[in-house]
Amino acid sequence: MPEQISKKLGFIGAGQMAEALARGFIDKGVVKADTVHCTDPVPARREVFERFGAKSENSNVDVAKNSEVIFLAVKPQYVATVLKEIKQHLTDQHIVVSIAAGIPLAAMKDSAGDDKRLVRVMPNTPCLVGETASAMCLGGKANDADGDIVKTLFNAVGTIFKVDEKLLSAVTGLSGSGPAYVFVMIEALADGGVRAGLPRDIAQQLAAQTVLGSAKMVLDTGKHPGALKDMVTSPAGTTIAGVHELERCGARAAFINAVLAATTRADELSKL
Ligand SMILES: NC(=O)C1=CN([C@@H]2O[C@H](COP(=O)(O)OP(=O)(O)OC[C@H]3O[C@@H](n4cnc5c(N)ncnc54)[C@H](OP(=O)(O)O)[C@@H]3O)[C@@H](O)[C@H]2O)C=CC1
Ligand SMILES: O=C(O)[C@@H]1CCC=N1
Repeated sequence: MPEQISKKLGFIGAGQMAEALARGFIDKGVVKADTVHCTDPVPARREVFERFGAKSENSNVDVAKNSEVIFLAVKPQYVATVLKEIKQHLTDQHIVVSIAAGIPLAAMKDSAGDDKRLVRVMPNTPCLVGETASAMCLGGKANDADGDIVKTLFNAVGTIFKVDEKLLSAVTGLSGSGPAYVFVMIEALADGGVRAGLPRDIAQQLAAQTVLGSAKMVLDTGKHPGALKDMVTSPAGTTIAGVHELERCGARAAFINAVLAATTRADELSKL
């Protein structure tokens, strides 16, 4: 059973990532549903939160007034506006956690004032199933105890690393956006299975379970992925024929380029 935190959580923006976080925290028991508050201009999004027991508020200011840890879960270009809107209602008790890609702590400080406890986190959607890979950094007047609260929340739904802020765009390019690359890969593997004659549902389950099991082997054994690949690859066998085709198509370069493209885009978002 994870440690519980007694802080009220607020979500400004109740979109996809806010939902994954809120549901993940509640499902893991780290917070109670009725201590979670949200706002969103879209009624359907507020209703999603209400259905799992959270409270929706009429304004961003009301979320600030009713919560102690405030997640800014709006698109990056709205972070400054939202911070200016709630600034007067932020006390020295509030921890403001931005999950927006690309928006630096310095920009948050400009909008919220330099006396605020600010945190940046780059989460990813698998927090919904307790398997996030996230990273965080502290800014403004945030202290180690604030960092511990954020760590407690995220460790309940996976793993969180503390990094220098300058690495957060790279984290965004790898693990923030990464689930999408893996979903594309699972879909493509399943397509391959279907092309080879498997029924779609079996192909999809085999593909997903293969990714899950392989990831678990990397984490549990601590072995280099190349060594684990070699264990699958019999001389003149089937696997090396498949690996050869991946190399011929530039699959490695494609993954590296995907991470770099998303990292570059995260840096661009800071300049919008
Ligand atoms: N999705 C992901 O996997 C990840 C996302 N993030 C970050 O999370 C943030 C949200 O992303 P995501 O959940 O995908 O986006 P969504 O568009 O799903 O959610 C954002 C929500 O905020 C609402 N919103 C817009 N303006 C305001 C406002 N002024 N006050 C309150 N709510 C507002 C939006 O409404 P409307 O649609 O009307 O604009 C929308 O419902 C982004 O900054 C992104 O960089 C970080 C890591 C992973
Ligand atoms: O696509 C995006 O911009 C967000 C940030 C990381 C994942 N999703």
